[in-house]
Amino acid sequence: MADSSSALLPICERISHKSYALRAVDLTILGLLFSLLIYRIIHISQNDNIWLVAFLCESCFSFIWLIITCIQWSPAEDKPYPDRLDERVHDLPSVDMFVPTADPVREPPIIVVNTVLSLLSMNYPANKLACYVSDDGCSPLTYFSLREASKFAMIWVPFCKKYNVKVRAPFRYFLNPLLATENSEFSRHWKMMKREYEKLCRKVENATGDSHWLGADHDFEAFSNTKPNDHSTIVKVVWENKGGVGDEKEVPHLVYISREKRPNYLHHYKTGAMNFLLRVSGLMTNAPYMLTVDCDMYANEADVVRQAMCVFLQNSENSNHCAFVQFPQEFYDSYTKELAVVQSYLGRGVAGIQGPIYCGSGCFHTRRVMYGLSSDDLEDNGSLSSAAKKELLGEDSLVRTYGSSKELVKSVVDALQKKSSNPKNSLKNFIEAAQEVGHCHYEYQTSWGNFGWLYDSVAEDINTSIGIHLRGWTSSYISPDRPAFLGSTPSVGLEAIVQQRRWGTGSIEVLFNQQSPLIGMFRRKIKFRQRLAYLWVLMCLRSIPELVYCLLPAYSLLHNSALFPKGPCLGITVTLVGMHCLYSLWQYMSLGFSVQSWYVSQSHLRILATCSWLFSIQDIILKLLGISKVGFIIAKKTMPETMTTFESQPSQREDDGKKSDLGKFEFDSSSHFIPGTFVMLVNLAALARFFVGLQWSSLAEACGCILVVMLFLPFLKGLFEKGKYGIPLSTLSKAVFLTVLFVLLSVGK
Ligand SMILES: O=c1ccn([C@@H]2O[C@H](COP(=O)(O)OP(=O)(O)O[C@H]3O[C@H](CO)[C@@H](O)[C@H](O)[C@H]3O)[C@@H](O)[C@H]2O)c(=O)[nH]1
Ligand SMILES: [Mn+2]
Repeated sequence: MADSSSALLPICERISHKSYALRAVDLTILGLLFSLLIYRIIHISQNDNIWLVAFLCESCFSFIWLIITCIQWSPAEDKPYPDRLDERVHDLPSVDMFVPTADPVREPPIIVVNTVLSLLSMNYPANKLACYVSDDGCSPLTYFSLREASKFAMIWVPFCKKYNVKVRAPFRYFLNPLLATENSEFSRHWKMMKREYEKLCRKVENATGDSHWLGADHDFEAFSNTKPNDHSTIVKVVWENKGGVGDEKEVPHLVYISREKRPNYLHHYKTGAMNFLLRVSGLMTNAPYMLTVDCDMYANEADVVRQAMCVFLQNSENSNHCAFVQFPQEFYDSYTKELAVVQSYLGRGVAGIQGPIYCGSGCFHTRRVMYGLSSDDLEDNGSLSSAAKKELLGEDSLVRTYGSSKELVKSVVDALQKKSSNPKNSLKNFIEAAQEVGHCHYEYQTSWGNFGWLYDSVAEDINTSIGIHLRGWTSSYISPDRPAFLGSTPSVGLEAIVQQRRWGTGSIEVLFNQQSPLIGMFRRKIKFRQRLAYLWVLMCLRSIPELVYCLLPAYSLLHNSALFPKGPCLGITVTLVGMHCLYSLWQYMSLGFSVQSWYVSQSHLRILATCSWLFSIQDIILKLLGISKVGFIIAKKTMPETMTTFESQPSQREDDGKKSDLGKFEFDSSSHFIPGTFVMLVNLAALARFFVGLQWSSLAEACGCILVVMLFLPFLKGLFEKGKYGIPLSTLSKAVFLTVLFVLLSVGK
């Protein structure tokens, strides 16, 4: 009885988070913004330039809020039921898992090893999984670590499966002590595993910095005389799952690849690596679905592949056009929480339109879509339409599009036609073909980069995502209570600023290339609101109005002119600020974050706007002028020695950041910190003048200055701190110079 009814239950459901109350709040804020603009227009003749500048800035803010309101209008997400999967689907599809890494120093191999182990031990038939690691660092140490990891996997994977371990990244698993109550067989086993894991760590550590073992082992020959930016393709099958019996058959394939690099060739950073992964995996296993994770993003949930398959398999029944399934990006070492809030509100909002934006990691893609298919290339039953067959499968067109490798072309045809092309051929037989598709000229005169992962932006994720939605596909957002993937991210200070600068630059690049959401209004199959959602990437352009707006209250105090409305109409500004604060505070608290983390995030967002995204604009201008190119600076990854439990309880999420010392702001002498220091000093100068003159009519503007000082508090602290926590003298002197100039200009008029 239970069986027959559960057979009818869906394996995945769409959940709507529509809320009329939130819509009302969004609209009220929008209304207040428009009233302010109207007030400014009516009174423009009585006021001077500052009025006009404020009007322009507030127009930008209103436009951004309009976009936010559109995005948040009908939030939704998908809820999978992986427990029902086995009853409904007897032959689960294969999944290829991609892990790109690029630098053994900034991305310590033991972190990569943990990510790989968490993937190899996934709760999914081992013969249906294959893990490919792409190494842009061409590091023998990374290869060595993977080889050792594959040996450890022979005991780790069966252990995880036997005891149904939830977190399968050993570093994370062993942070929790063994409970005294646990049965003796398990605890014997546990202790043995811990010892073996520590041995693995020691081996990797000992190999770091000591290259003796290199010469001794024949297996490392390929790495001799190589440089990260100058070497031939290396493809190594670290472990091949040949079925068989016992524990060995429990460990999926593991393949190490490093594409050819030559100094004067454009290699497209991570995007190039992803396309190489796409080709090699196509040759070797050609799974219809692919998981991509950054090298530091371990799977925190053993069922994650099954969760994603619920969406794909459910959707294929309804002939729905889901191209990818994105899980939220969550971090074990993040001090600031804005990303979590953005994903929960804006992320779910976009998910309710055409589907979430691909964010580079924690995402399952469909191979056919990555090969460039459009949603209307398919018949209702999922097979290629005859027009598409004619267009895509002609021999000439195949070679022009996918390149000259015959094996690859054959695998692409199989993938497009949904044929499983996995003959019982050993992976090793494909090494030569894999090397061929790794040549740095392989993509020359092909369409790689116009499909697959798209080139011409360092934010390859947003870029690729737009490409997919433009071709009419939808996507799906799953955010289980227990974070599916957890990674490392720089939180505050220089590392975070540099990372955000790259994101900002990449997002603007997206607007300037072929896939731009701004062009082709009626030609493309993207929904209008989805297009608007992509305009949210303009967020980094808001750095200019934000910077200006942070200076306006100070200017008005120094220059003795009004910035805010007078009389009862000041109520518009006060209500607007108050309502926006309470609304965002509520968003943080509803996710279990504290008032303090709300405040830190608000401050961090303003600092990012002025110290990071401002430089993104500079990068773009230099790129457009042909003066410099945009590069990909890899974020530094850390693996904490001790961590508090990261469970699904929101209140426990909070502990994670607080216990560490990550919140302290670090400075250096780069120009990133000049704007922030300048804003701080200007506002302090204006407040000093206010308190000396004490003109009560400017009280609102003085409050504005105090608000800015509170938001830039790390800079105020930085004035008094020493060492890396203090603002360096060179930065300070430049900012002082600018401040003096600003004060003279404001007072002088
Ligand atoms: O030349 C490169 C540079 C980077 N990577 C890899 O790309 C991943 C992401 O790099 P990271 O430095 O961690 O960047 P983040 O800013 O943390 O990454 C976010 O932003 C990127 C776009 O800027 C996305 O690609 C990522 O998926 C997303 O998590 C890592 O696994 C790197 O090893 C390469 O493979 N080759
Ligand atoms: Mn990262």
